[in-house]
Amino acid sequence: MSRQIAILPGDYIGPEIMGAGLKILAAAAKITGFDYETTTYPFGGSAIDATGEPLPASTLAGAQAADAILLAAIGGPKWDNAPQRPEQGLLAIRKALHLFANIRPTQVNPALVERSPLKTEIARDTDFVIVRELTSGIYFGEPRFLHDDEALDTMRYQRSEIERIIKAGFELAMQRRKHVTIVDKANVLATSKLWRKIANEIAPQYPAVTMDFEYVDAAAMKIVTHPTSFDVIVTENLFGDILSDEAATVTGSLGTIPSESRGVSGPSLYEPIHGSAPDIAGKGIADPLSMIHSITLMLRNSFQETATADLIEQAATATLHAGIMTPDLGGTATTDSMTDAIITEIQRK
Ligand SMILES: NC(=O)C1=CN([C@@H]2O[C@H](COP(=O)(O)OP(=O)(O)OC[C@H]3O[C@@H](n4cnc5c(N)ncnc54)[C@H](O)[C@@H]3O)[C@@H](O)[C@H]2O)C=CC1
Ligand SMILES: CC(C)CC(=O)C(=O)O
Ligand SMILES: [Mg+2]
Repeated sequence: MSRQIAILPGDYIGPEIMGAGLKILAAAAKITGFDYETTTYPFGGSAIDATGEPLPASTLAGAQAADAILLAAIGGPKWDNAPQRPEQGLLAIRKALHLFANIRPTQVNPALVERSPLKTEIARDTDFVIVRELTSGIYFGEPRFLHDDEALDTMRYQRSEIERIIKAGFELAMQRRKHVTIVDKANVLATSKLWRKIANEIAPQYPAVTMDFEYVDAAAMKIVTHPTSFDVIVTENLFGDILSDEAATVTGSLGTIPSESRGVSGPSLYEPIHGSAPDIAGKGIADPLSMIHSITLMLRNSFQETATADLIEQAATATLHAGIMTPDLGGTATTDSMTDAIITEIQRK
């Protein structure tokens, strides 16, 4: 049975890294026999150009009907003054598909340990996951106002939204080292106080899992000083957005980290955690690893397609070990030359 994958290439470097990722997937699938079909849809700024909307109804319908969704990245200065911004499309698809749990793994590839800003022994052992609440909080706040001299954003959380994301964090911890850190600002924010209350209610349902709390400012420091103290971090939308970009830097580059956004049912959406990188778009130097890892995360979690995921990951690691990497990691490879090198490794297996 052919797996249906909805492809949303997006803007700026989006189509560059999506193209690289799909070439690699095709090469690996040819060897393992993984059977899939892709359908490409306009999304973000390119969709605004084509249809006036960042999330056209046909794109949403196609994504909803797929077995999994692959997104590269959207947005950029071209649409800064557009009546609708590409980012509205991103928030809208997350909300429409109820993708409330955004899973962002932080691990240093064995071939990149020397390139991490962390001490080698800490880099080697760094392995944690940020579970970010994705469909509520301040990015979806109501009311909001913007007047000449005053602006207001609101952060609001309901019990049901907090319960399901904290449970998702505990479930993930059960498959890992069984430790959950709730990151909040409960010394100041009412929403954080509610998060703590609910976390304390849920924790006894998972007696094998230990839990602690960390204020977000201290957690930001610990991510770079003591990252090995974390296993699963569960946090709200804004904090998770910021902390995950910070966490990516300890792995060597923001251009390496994937994510999965999960709902209650229906397809998951897989995407790099970074944006459309307008500063390097068109130069052919975007790091394809974040997209490649988004694809392997999809293969593992949506399709249980371990053989294809392993083949791609082993080939990517071998390529990095050979010193072939893009400038964000200190190398001189282009997106294309790195992609070709990974495909050569895949075909060698
Ligand atoms: N999920 C999405 O589609 C997201 C979209 N955005 C949007 O992306 C646009 C640009 O945002 P920025 O703040 O510049 O953040 P960004 O994440 O696009 O870029 C930040 C820095 O990281 C570098 N970088 C990112 N990905 C890279 C890769 N694969 N290889 C090498 N270097 C890479 C960029 O060159 C830049 O220097 C904005 O419109 C923003 O709203 C931002 C985050 C997520
Ligand atoms: C529009 C933003 C919320 C996108 C972003 O920065 C992210 O999801 O990481
Ligand atoms: Mg972000």
